Amino acid sequence: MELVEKSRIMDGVRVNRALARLASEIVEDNQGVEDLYLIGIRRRGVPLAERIADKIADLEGVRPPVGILDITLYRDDLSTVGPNPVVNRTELPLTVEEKNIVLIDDVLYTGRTIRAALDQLIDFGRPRRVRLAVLIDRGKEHRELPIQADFVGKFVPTKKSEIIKVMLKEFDEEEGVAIVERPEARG
Ligand SMILES: O=P(O)(O)OC[C@H]1O[C@H](OP(=O)(O)OP(=O)(O)O)[C@H](O)[C@@H]1O
Ligand SMILES: O=c1cc[nH]c(=O)[nH]1
Repeated sequence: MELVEKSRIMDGVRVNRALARLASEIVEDNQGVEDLYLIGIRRRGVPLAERIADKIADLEGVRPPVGILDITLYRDDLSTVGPNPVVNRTELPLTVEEKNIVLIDDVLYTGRTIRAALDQLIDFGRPRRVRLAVLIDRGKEHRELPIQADFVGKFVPTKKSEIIKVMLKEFDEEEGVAIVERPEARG
């Protein structure tokens, strides 16, 4: 499917600034770094979690641990994904028990990815609490589940015909965030 870029809403500098603000908000909410545990959702949530952890280390002198969730097997549309879904590793370097978890992802849209992440997380134990940080929140009207973000890099009201494309140097040739549109949706 060919996607047409409509507008560039963040460049690399803005992404970096938004992540710096998210790091500071997370530390403020947690009142420091004690028991803080950042967990990135594959794929793009992972480098975002690593970058936020680096920024928290700059602020507080202590880098919170970073874990990784691959929610593939917890998707509610798994039966339509195909016979051999690609599953990358979930890596949780320490227990989630009694931790203040912050789930981190690039985009919040319907909320179904976060529902899957919560289900998977709870299979590993009982965190003290779980917060959600996203780089882009596409708006509550798209939500299909009662899930909201606690920390938002940028709120971007969007139409259903649009897609938010987050580009990070770990996966893409450039850094930034764009609104793209399916050609058939134009007009
Ligand atoms: O709120 P939702 O409707 O669940 O949408 C948000 C999710 O969609 C994207 O992942 P996608 O499944 O497109 O895969 P990707 O991580 O490879 O981009 C994005 O990275 C979020 O994880
Ligand atoms: O617009 C969207 C919706 C879900 N996931 C994305 O990466 N972008």
